[in-house]
Amino acid sequence: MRILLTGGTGQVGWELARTLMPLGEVIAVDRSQADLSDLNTLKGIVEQHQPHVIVNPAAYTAVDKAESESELAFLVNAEAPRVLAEEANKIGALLVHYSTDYVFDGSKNTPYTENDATHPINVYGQSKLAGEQAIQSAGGDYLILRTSWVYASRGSNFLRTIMRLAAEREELKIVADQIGTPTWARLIAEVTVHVVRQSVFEQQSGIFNSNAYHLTASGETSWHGFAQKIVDIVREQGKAELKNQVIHPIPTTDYPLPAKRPANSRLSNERLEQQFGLVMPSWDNALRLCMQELS
Ligand SMILES: NC(=O)C1=CN([C@@H]2O[C@H](COP(=O)(O)OP(=O)(O)OC[C@H]3O[C@@H](n4cnc5c(N)ncnc54)[C@H](OP(=O)(O)O)[C@@H]3O)[C@@H](O)[C@H]2O)C=CC1
Ligand SMILES: Cc1cn([C@H]2C[C@H](O)[C@@H](COP(=O)(O)OP(=O)(O)O[C@H]3O[C@@H](C)C(=O)[C@@H](O)[C@H]3O)O2)c(=O)[nH]c1=O
Ligand SMILES: [Mg+2]
Repeated sequence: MRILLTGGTGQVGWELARTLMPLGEVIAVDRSQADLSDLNTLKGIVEQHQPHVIVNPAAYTAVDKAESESELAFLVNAEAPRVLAEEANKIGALLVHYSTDYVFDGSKNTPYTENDATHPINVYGQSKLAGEQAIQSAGGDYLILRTSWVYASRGSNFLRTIMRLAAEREELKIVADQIGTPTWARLIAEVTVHVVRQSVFEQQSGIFNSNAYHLTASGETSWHGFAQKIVDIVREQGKAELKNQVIHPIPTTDYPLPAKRPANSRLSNERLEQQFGLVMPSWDNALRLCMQELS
């Protein structure tokens, strides 16, 4: 099996480049070979490699910057996935694509299911939703995996931001009225291997159904709870000189940013767990394992 992988320098892509290896030949293309905003080159890459599976974790993920760069955000998050889906359809390849909790407005009081109505409240979320819709319209086989609050021991993410800020300051102020589930990039990559393996088998058996799935760790917290847990684990691991940091809970209104964020980002994993026979681990157990590999 030949697997074309985009975005291998990103959090999820970096993990995928490793976890996908036992499934077959992984052809990882980075920005220098396949700039997602260059749609013709992207098309040519798929034609050249004729993959059986395309895995696309590359995305425009700068949530605040997207508010002023909406054209580029839509090009990378919606037009590039459209091209990948059209090319996948032509050659019968399976497209695995990632999306986000930010396709929802956060007004629901319980975790979102895949059947809930979308209503993004920022440009990034709008561009990711447009990407989902383009893939669904292309007519080929796809899996859309919506995840949330992704972190890893490398890359740019909330875990590393908090580690840095906590080392610099005695007090941090973190929003406590946005809830969701932090999800380790490695968990996303490991789950992807299971779903690709089963889906390719189903494709070959003629019983595959394209679908969207929510894929996060289990449990929930706020950004404040996430930050507090990071500092607690650092202390537990006795690694740094983090002793007296105070993490203050604040309302979103006290932390103004260009892009709005949903108040409720929780996603139900039930469909994923049922379809693929998986059980998602709790977010804090995964966080503890990830933090063991931070130097
Ligand atoms: N991060 C998060 O909190 C969440 C992410 N997601 C989704 O999960 C997926 C993976 O996200 P994550 O791994 O965190 O993303 P990262 O921001 O860590 O990585 C993004 C990747 O996309 C690549 N990329 C961006 N623009 C282009 C471009 N124009 N051409 C080629 N490559 C490009 C980057 O390349 P380069 O290194 O060259 O910049 C990088 O490899 C995405 O679909 C994202 O929308 C969903 C929910 C939460
Ligand atoms: C650094 C910092 C952030 N915050 C708040 C701002 C924001 O509401 C929240 C998280 O900040 P971030 O900028 O990391 O969040 P953000 O970039 O919005 O994270 C999102 O990224 C995209 C790609 C997704 O798909 C989402 O699932 C989600 O992970 O924490 C504070 O309150 N205090 C602070 O000191
Ligand atoms: Mg961010």
